[in-house]
Amino acid sequence: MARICIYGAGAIGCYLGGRLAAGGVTVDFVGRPGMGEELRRHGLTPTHYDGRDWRVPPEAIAFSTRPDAAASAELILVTVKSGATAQAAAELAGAIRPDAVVISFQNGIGNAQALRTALPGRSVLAGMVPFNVVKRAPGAFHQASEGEPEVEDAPELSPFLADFAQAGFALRRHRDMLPVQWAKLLLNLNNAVNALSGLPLQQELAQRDYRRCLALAQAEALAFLKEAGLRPARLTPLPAGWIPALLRLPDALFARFAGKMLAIDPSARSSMADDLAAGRRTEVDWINGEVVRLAKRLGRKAPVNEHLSFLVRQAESAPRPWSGEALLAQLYEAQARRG
Ligand SMILES: NC(=O)C1=CN([C@@H]2O[C@H](COP(=O)(O)OP(=O)(O)OC[C@H]3O[C@@H](n4cnc5c(N)ncnc54)[C@H](OP(=O)(O)O)[C@@H]3O)[C@@H](O)[C@H]2O)C=CC1
Ligand SMILES: CC(C)(CO)C(=O)C(=O)O
Repeated sequence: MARICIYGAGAIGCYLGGRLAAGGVTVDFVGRPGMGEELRRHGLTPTHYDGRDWRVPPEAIAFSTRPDAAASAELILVTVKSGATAQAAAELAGAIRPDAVVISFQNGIGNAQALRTALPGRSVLAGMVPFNVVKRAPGAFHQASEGEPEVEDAPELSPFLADFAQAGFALRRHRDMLPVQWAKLLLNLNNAVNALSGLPLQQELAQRDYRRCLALAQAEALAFLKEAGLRPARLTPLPAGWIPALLRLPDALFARFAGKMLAIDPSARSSMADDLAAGRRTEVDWINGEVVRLAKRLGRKAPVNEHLSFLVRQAESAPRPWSGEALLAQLYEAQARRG
């Protein structure tokens, strides 16, 4: 079994690391003092919506707040938010083995590249977590929606496949992660809408006006992806290009044809909503901001994603819930101003 380090023990890190540790892998967690205290008192209890659960008692958890705890790891899973990648990369550069393999299990497009730049000579692979993790209680991290971790395929990954398999993960491997990352980013455009709504995902997505906001953001991004020759991978039963039309359906039809999108733990919120609730800086610049940058490279503007970014940044200092109707009106206005 390999020695794996979780760099950034939060929702995703504790869930992935908890399952790997329960599967018998030696896991070193690196995170903040508060999480260290929580795991020392409560241990880790990862659970899955299909009813499976795992347990890692406090005495079996190796937790540190110091980067040098990553020094012996053969594989490092980076699970910090995008705004913390540069700092984490600088810390890892001074700590890890020259032959260590690094996987970025983060949203957005550029995190793996940022790690590669800061870790020359190291093998850095892009990863993607398609499911939502809800913290239900101290040390209790729940996989609230479906999917398995996805990762860039490379020969350096081979020594670790058995560890993931033993933990019950059916890792999905891809030669090219860019289409997967863009497809995930299209889904993550809902993070801003969800965070601004102040509602759990299930309640937000059940309302047509919020879905229309998401449809506007996705349609804008899809047009630029097409122009740039980037074809998003298919992560959902329908191709990415069909989802805006599905989102615009009236509530009853949406529930009938897209029931799967609503089949999510009633308490689950997007990771951006978690950030707003905790008063942390969000990843909006790495999600909607990525669409704005793509548009700029094409000599165009992305008013919907630009305005969503503006509203989320505003909410970072002065949170307020937006109704679907009011948010939609804002996005139409932003489009009209730029039209
Ligand atoms: N939560 C979810 O359901 C999903 C999240 N994702 C993606 O996964 C990634 C991780 O998200 P999530 O788990 O929610 O994030 P969290 O904020 O829950 O966890 C990250 C943790 O890492 C800590 N951290 C940051 N920098 C360092 C550092 N240098 N050393 C040690 N600890 C550090 C953070 O502390 P602090 O806050 O104090 O900086 C925080 O406790 C993001 O890119 C997110 O978009 C993807 C799918 C679903
Ligand atoms: C799984 C999903 C799409 C849930 O909203 C997510 O990636 C996030 O919250 O950041």
